[in-house]
Order: sequence, then structure tokens, then C-alpha cells
Amino acid sequence: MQTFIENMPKAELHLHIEGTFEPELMFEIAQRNGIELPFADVEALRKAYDFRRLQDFLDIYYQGMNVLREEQDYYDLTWAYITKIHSENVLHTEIFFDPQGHTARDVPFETAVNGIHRALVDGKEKLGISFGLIMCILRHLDADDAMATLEQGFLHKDKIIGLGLDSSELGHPPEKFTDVFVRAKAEGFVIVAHAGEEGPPEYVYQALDLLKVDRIDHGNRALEDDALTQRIADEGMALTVCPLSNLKLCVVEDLAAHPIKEMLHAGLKATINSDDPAYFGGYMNANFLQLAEAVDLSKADVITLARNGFESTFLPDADKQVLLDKLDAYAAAHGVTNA
Ligand SMILES: Nc1ncnc2[nH]cnc12
Ligand SMILES: [Zn+2]
Repeated sequence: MQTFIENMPKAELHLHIEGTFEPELMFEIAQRNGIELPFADVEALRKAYDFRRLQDFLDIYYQGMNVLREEQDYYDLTWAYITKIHSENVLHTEIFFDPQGHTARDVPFETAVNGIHRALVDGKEKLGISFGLIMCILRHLDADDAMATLEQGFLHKDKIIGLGLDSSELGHPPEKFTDVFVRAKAEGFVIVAHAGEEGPPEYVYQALDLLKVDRIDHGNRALEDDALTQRIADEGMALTVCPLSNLKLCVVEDLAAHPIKEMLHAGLKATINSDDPAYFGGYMNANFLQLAEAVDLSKADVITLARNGFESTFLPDADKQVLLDKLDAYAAAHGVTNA
């Protein structure tokens, strides 16, 4: 199963670029920017990656991104991620960034977006990895700040394809940002939102009905509501599931208890993603492999999950089909025909 997963073509649809910040690179960038990290070394920092809930992680995640100051920092961060996924046969990635995590520290919006985008373009040109870039709103901040941030995003429509919603879910329901997402959709942005990671099914309903999402990020808790589950299945709405994130943030008690099979049996278009791999212990291959071993996925299940990923990208249909054909060829070459 390991080499089958490693060599399989994959798409990643739920990835926070700031969550790919490996401690070694964080220390290197901190040093060149003359910033002191509150950890003695890489080991001490890694030891702090012990979370009981989403907020424990977010506190460290915002602290980590604090060392990003110059456009080259954003480039280096993104390029490290691109070379990593290249080694894992990820052919397409749609990544998030959190502009407010940078502008709140007086780093200009364009410094972040230009550095990230330049690395993504290099990844496409040099390594053939296609991409989409989605700006996310920090839901613990207010709606006015979100709208002002979105307006800045509109100045970079040549680089940004959509709007997402992330950060502390509980107490910050999607309805807080209805106007922001209606405006983003009217301007042609695709729409995604974290919903049902820690928050209740009601937040997933709001993401669908008020924000008009094109995909749901996480969505685990939708399973608590049969009518909601049926609706998501009927609409063919993708869920960007993140197994190792779910484990590290205690959304599931252990990976063997992960509901991925229930999701597939319910007809949900579940995809596999790494979320914040530097913090959660693994990139795409580790997420696929550890999940497959924990819940005993078949190769056909694994192909189904990878196919869901390609089908749920925001690529034009023709580009999507090229990637799906590669996956089909891979499945056929490995005798997997029933997916
Ligand atoms: N898993 C997650 N949930 C909410 N906000 C995030 N920001 C980065 N990772 C996140
Ligand atoms: Zn996420």
C-alpha cells in the first residue's frame, strides 16, 4: 500500500501555506530577520506541537508566521512546500493563505501574496504542478476587517481565485460573514469555508445556505445530522478531509475511529488533505497511508479518494480531465478497476 500511495497522482485541496512552516526554516528566517523565537531550538519548538483542541494549535501557528516579513520569506516558505509535494506526486494544489495574519503585523498584503504566488508560478513552470490560491478570512476577527481584506484581495484577482473562512470556529459562525462572502461570489471568487471541524452541524448549514460554498473544509460534524449528510451527498459537495489534523486536534480520538468510511458509504465526496502538515506530522502521503492502515482502506477506496480530489478542483473541465485520465491510467495499471 505504501508505494501504491506514494506513486499515485494526487491533488491537494486543503492546505494552509503558513501551516507548512517547518521549524528548521522558521529558525532560519527568524535569524535573517533578527527575530527571537520563544523556543531554544528546533526540538523545543517541535515539542510544543501537542494540542488538545484547535485553539491550542492556532496560538502556535500565529506565533510561527510572525517571523515572515519579506517577500522572499513567503517565496521560500511556498517553494519548500512545492518541492515537498513534488516528491509526493501531487500534481495539483489549491492552497490557502491568511492575509490578516500578515497585515495585522504591518506586512503589506502584496508582500505576502506576491511571494507566495511567485513560488507557485515557478512550481508550475519548473515542476508542472498546477495551482489555485485562495485567501482566507480569520473568523475570530470582525466582519468589517474581513470586508476590507477582501477588497485588498480584489486588487490581486490575477493571483487569487477564491475566498475561504478559517481560524477559531466555535463562537464564530459563518453567518457573521454573510455579506463578505456574498460580495466575494458576486466578484467571481470561488467560495470555501471551514465548517463542522469543531463547530456543530448548524455551521455547515450556514456555510451552504448563507456563504454558498463550493466546497466544505473538514465537515466532519455534518455526519451528526442525517438530513444534512444526505443533502451534501445529493449536491455532490466535496468535503476536504484532513485525517492527521483531525487526530492532532482531537477531532477524532484515534485514527481508527476516523469516519472516512462512513463518509464514503454515505455517498459524500470526501477528499484527503494535509491542512497544516508541519504541525500535524505529515504531508499528503502520510495522510493517505496512516488513514488507510488505521481504517483498512482498499486500493479501490484510495483511488476513489484521489479521484474525488481531482474531480473537486476548481480547474477548468479540460484540465481536470487530463489529471483524471492520469489517475485512471494509474489505477488500471495496478489492476484497480472498481473504483
Ligand atoms: N485546521 C484549521 N482550522 C481552522 N483554522 C485553521 N487555520 C489553519 N489551520 C486551520
Ligand atoms: Zn484548515
